[in-house]
Amino acid sequence: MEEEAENGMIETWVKKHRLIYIGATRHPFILSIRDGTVDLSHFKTWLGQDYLFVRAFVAFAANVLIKAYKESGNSSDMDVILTGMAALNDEIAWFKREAIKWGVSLSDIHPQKANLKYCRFLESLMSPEVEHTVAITAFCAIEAVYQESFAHCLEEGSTTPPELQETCQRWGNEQFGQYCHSLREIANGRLKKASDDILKKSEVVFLEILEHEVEFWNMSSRVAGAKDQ
Ligand SMILES: Cc1ncc(CNC=O)c(N)n1
Repeated sequence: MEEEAENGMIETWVKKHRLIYIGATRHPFILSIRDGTVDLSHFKTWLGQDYLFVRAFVAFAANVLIKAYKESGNSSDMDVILTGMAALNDEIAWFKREAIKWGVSLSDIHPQKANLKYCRFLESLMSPEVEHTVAITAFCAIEAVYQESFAHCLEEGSTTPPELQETCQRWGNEQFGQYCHSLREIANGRLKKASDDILKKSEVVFLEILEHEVEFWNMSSRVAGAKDQ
């Protein structure tokens, strides 16, 4: 766990909703990557599903960028979001290479229920009625979950298999950590000035993201093509 002398709203919510936060960032799937016991068929399921998710996430990121442009009047916020979008561009190319490496055919993958639900949730956040503060809180939470999860697989004491280290580096590296930190500062800055109504909405969305992330990890242990409720 990081120790920073910060008391933003995001940190408050992470503490307040600690159990679900741990559920999302220390999921059994992540712990199995960290200790090398991961079932590679689960990893491949995750890879294919995450590729589909990331395509929806790019659209969401673009929407957050537009909201930043229209509402915040702060070009440095836009720069941070644009950095994230540039990383997503690399990421899509990486998914394609990684899929070939693992023999996963991306064109044959159908989104599983949890993935569809998560993507639909992102779409709902793209509505013009959703305030920028709410959207940037969601964006920050989505990125933070991957950053914290995969950074855990690179920490001292982890025994992540070499063939999975590149995946962990992708989201667990220092630079991605810095980017997540910047996103959190943007979110905290806006939340500090937000009305009670927007604060409440942002907290609900923050929790919903964590729930979707847990469901997304859970999906990795489901057999592709199996019916799920
Ligand atoms: C389900 C999920 N959540 C967060 C991320 C990380 N953001 C972009 O890559 C991701 N790839 N997938």
